[in-house]
Amino acid sequence: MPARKILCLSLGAEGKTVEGHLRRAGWDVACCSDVSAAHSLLAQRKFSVALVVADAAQRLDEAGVAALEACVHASLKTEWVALCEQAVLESHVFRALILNCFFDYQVLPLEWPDLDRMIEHAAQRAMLRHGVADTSPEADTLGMVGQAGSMVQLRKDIRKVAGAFAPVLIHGESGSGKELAAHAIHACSPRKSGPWVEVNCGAIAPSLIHSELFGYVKGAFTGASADRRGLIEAADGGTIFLDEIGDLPLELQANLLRFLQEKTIQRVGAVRSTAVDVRVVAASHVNLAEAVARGRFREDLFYRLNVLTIEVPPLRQRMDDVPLLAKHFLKVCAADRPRRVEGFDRQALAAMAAYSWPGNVRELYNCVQRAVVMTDQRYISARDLGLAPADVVASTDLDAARTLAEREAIARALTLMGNNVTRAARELGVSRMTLYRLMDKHRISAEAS
Ligand SMILES: Nc1ncnc2c1ncn2[C@@H]1O[C@H](COP(=O)(O)OP(=O)(O)OP(=O)(O)O)[C@@H](O)[C@H]1O
Repeated sequence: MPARKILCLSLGAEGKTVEGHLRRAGWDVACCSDVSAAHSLLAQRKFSVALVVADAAQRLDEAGVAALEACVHASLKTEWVALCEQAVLESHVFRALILNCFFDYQVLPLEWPDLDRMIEHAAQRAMLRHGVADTSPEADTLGMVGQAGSMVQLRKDIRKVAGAFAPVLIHGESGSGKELAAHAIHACSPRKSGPWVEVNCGAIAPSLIHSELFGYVKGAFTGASADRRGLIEAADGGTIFLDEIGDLPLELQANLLRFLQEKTIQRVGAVRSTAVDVRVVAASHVNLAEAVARGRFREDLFYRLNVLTIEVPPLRQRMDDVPLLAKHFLKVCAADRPRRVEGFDRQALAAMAAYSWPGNVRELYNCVQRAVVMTDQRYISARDLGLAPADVVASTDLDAARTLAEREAIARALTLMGNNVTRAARELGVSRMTLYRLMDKHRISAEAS
């Protein structure tokens, strides 16, 4: 979860890649590239885990190792782990430090699930030994910012499904937070210390996806020079997240169904099956029931997956959360900027409230990220956000503001629903007759909204 804090001391070039992975895996990562910076970070904040990434490019000399040892001894509540190249381990002082003071280490290159498992164990151990649990307010929100009723319900649903083994199917528009919800399910589940493996089914070439998911044995095809486990096996003991499952080729859907029914997989070219203990969480932004109707998705797989379902609401249906999310993203994006950005000006807040966010939370995040870079002011403006100031409600007259917001909402709903009045009315939560009346009032026609 984003709220769990890890310190990453990166000695060499590998650190950036590792840092990126840790962030994607939901860790709140504080990075530094020298021991004294690590020392001051440890003095300021509590970390359950500290990871030293050491490749041969930047070896610590004896004094450096001694400084690192002092750092380890000064951080009693932190479990230390290392990720290092074999060459680094040739230094006997470094080796001794790892043996005497570190909880675990891995040798580069490694597979992400191995790193995830090591860090997860270290975090668990920190909690057992020192009681360093995450006590930040975000721990309660499962790392999902939002106080709208639908978000409160979503978090309740996540906690309920987390304890079960059946697959979970997450629906929601692109950018609404499906992946975040999927990770929250894993992090709340009894499998949380097992691996978390993400697969975007739409991003892997159809020719590769079979061997990527199921692995292969040596000689299975040209280029298969050694046995290789697939992503499902890599998730053994944990959770696999199959994003955009609607993009999975039909022939592979049959293999996936077999895996769900029998809990075994067969590597490409293998004679025998291997038992695996993996929970499946899948997501789709396309309506899978419609895909079944169009013959694009297997009905039997759909029913197998559709046991526990979670709906992540689009951002336009929880507009009260927009300022909260914007503030949260501002904090994240502005953290390492030299210049202080205090917040959003009134027009920016009004522009965000009037916009319908077709790209959902991701779009809001991107807007704030852009604004933090572009702004020259202490307060972000609508223009910094890339939202047209002309759209902004400048009036302080509440009635005028309401009328303008109503007109905006109707026009956007019609645009989003391709000028289909019935669907736009459903989207707005009013009857078709009411929408016709409102369109009349605002002089909006379905053709030219
Ligand atoms: N409630 C939330 N609180 C904080 N951040 C959020 C929230 N919802 C989404 N985000 C952030 O918004 C971005 C998009 O979310 P995510 O990747 O989970 O969406 P998605 O529905 O899986 O998108 P896609 O369909 O494109 O895969 C991420 O950076 C995520 O961390």
